[in-house]
Amino acid sequence: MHRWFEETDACRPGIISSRIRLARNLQEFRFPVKLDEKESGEMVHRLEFGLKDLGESEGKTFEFAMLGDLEELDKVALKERRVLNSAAVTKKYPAGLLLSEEEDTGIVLNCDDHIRIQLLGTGLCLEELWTRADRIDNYVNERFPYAFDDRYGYLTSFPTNVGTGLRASVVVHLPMLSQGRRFSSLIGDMSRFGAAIRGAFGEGEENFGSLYEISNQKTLGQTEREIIDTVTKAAIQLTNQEMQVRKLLLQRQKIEREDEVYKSYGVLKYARRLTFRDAMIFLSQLLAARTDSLIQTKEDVSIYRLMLGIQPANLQKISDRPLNKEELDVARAEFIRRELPEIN
Ligand SMILES: Nc1ncnc2c1ncn2[C@@H]1O[C@H](COP(=O)(O)OP(=O)(O)OP(=O)(O)O)[C@@H](O)[C@H]1O
Repeated sequence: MHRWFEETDACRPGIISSRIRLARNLQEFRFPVKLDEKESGEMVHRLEFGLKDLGESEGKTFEFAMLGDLEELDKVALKERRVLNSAAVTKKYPAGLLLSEEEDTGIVLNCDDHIRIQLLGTGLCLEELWTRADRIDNYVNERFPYAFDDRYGYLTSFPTNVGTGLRASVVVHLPMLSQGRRFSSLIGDMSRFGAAIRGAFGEGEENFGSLYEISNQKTLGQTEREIIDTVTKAAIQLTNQEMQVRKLLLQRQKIEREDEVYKSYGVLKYARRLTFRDAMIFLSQLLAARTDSLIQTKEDVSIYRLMLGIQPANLQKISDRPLNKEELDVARAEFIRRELPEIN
């Protein structure tokens, strides 16, 4: 069974993946921060039992786990693969995770909110993810009444999620645009438009790989459709601008770009040690060059999958033992050598 990020989607250049997240809380219980250990356990088990047929209804296989029963390394690896957030990794009281085997559909129980439904997919697919999230939301709500206010909408632990409780986001690849002087003013334009942008692997200079998450700033006073529309338009606008800049540069500096990417490929394919920073920079160059038809691999490969796979906890999962920094660099180079196909 393929996990969602193992699929490649080259339909729209520069758009890597989409995410829909719904925050919901039950009428019957206080918000998670107010629940004691016993109440937390009771709520999570009721949800686990009440949602046990979700897989059948969705035509998917789900597995349930109490977060407290998972190894620390597994939780961090799930965070690196975008399934859990930091709050879920460090949660002390009973909390649960219902996760599909493709890891594209997850429901986190009793972390930031009682229920967080998350759907992930490759490329630009917010509409499709929203349809599925809405269906799952109805399934849950038929069994558990939500905390809902006629005036404000869904009530959530953080005021920033009140209303629709919806966060829609798209990961885009902006290696050229993000280096330009106008990038900060572009971010300002996005914000006026209602979209926020942040590094997908870190902030500012530390965001190696030039992947950015674009998401809605507001959850209140807009319909779900409007939110999805805003984020979709922002993602298309930014990636179109990126492609224009790249096209211009390619006309002037084709040989320089080719030289750069073939060298990067050589390092990725043959290096014996790779830091996270270097690997992300070279993978980013490869991603851009493949989109621009400067290089072709013999088999299709999801470069985003490689980016997720070279993070520390995921590398340690493959090695099946704890690794220090030097060993991680060796394991990273080994992983990329193995997974990166030959070029034509
Ligand atoms: N479009 C996307 N594709 C893949 N991963 C994404 C996308 N958008 C966000 N993510 C990742 O999903 C994870 C959860 O996002 P984030 O940290 O924003 O969650 P959060 O703290 O629960 O907040 P929220 O759910 O309000 O966004 C993060 O690792 C983030 O990088």
